[in-house]
Amino acid sequence: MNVTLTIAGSDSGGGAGIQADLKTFQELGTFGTSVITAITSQNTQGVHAVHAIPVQDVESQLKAVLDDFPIQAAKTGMLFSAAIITTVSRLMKAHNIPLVVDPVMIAKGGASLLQQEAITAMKTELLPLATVITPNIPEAEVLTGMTIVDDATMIAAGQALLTIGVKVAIIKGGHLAGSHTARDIIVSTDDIFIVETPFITTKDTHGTGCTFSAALTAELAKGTALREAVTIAKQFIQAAIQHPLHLGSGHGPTNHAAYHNFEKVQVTLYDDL
Ligand SMILES: Nc1ncnc2c1ncn2[C@@H]1O[C@H](COP(=O)(O)OP(=O)(O)O)[C@@H](O)[C@H]1O
Ligand SMILES: Cc1ncc(COP(=O)(O)OP(=O)(O)O)c(N)n1
Repeated sequence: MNVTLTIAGSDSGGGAGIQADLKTFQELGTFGTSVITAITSQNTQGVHAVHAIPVQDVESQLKAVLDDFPIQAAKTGMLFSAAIITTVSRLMKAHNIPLVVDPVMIAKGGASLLQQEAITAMKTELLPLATVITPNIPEAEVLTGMTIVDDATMIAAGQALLTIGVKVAIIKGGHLAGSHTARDIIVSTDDIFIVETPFITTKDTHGTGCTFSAALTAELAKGTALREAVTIAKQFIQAAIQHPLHLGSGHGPTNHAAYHNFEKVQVTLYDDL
């Protein structure tokens, strides 16, 4: 059994955060472990409260898991503060575990999930340890200081992230205005490629970023090569959005069981760039 780890916040609504990650890890056949960084009181209508876990408790959870489990890949989600980022970075640095960083900053409803002063710690301490980073466009703009409007600027932002020490940058195009496709660009030192699916018009997209990065982490834990891992993660999230559960009155969760319960989704890959 391949073991995965998520270091993230709890979403009481179950669509994002730790809950989305563990469901995705399980669906993709890995054993999920977790370190909780914050508790959010959250439902499909938004984030009602955030309680950061004291940094010593984040540290003891992470030590407990790292000391006992053969973790094949880990991901980070909501890290909330500079102190939590510093602690997580210090402990992960001592282990050679493939790390997917989903640089969660703001929830769809607008609530802040990362303090402004934590961005420097993310860039200088955590990103140099990242095997893969998965920012959406607003997150990539904050991390690079660039304005992203098209493929060329998505690639330029990905390359800027490589200079910080990230090995692979996946710039997710789900937020690109006016787009009819959900087009994500993958940039590494020796490869650039695009994965694309039809953009689905729906309000049930709560936790898409968490679910996509967790699926990628599960595949990396199983030893799947990067292109195949990204393609499976894209199929997983597309199926989860395409077959909604219609829960709650706001932005509903995606369907984490859809990848296995419905026909495989077609992902278009472009690599002639
Ligand atoms: N409405 C949508 N239809 C299809 N794919 C989407 C949609 N929204 C997001 N995606 C895809 O879901 C994944 C997560 O992206 P995104 O929503 O940008 O993350 P985040 O939750 O971090 O903002 C990406 O592969 C993105 O292209
Ligand atoms: C606890 C927690 N972590 C992360 C998020 C953000 O999730 P994301 O996948 O970016 O989806 P949206 O919140 O933007 O729908 C969260 N909301 N809560």
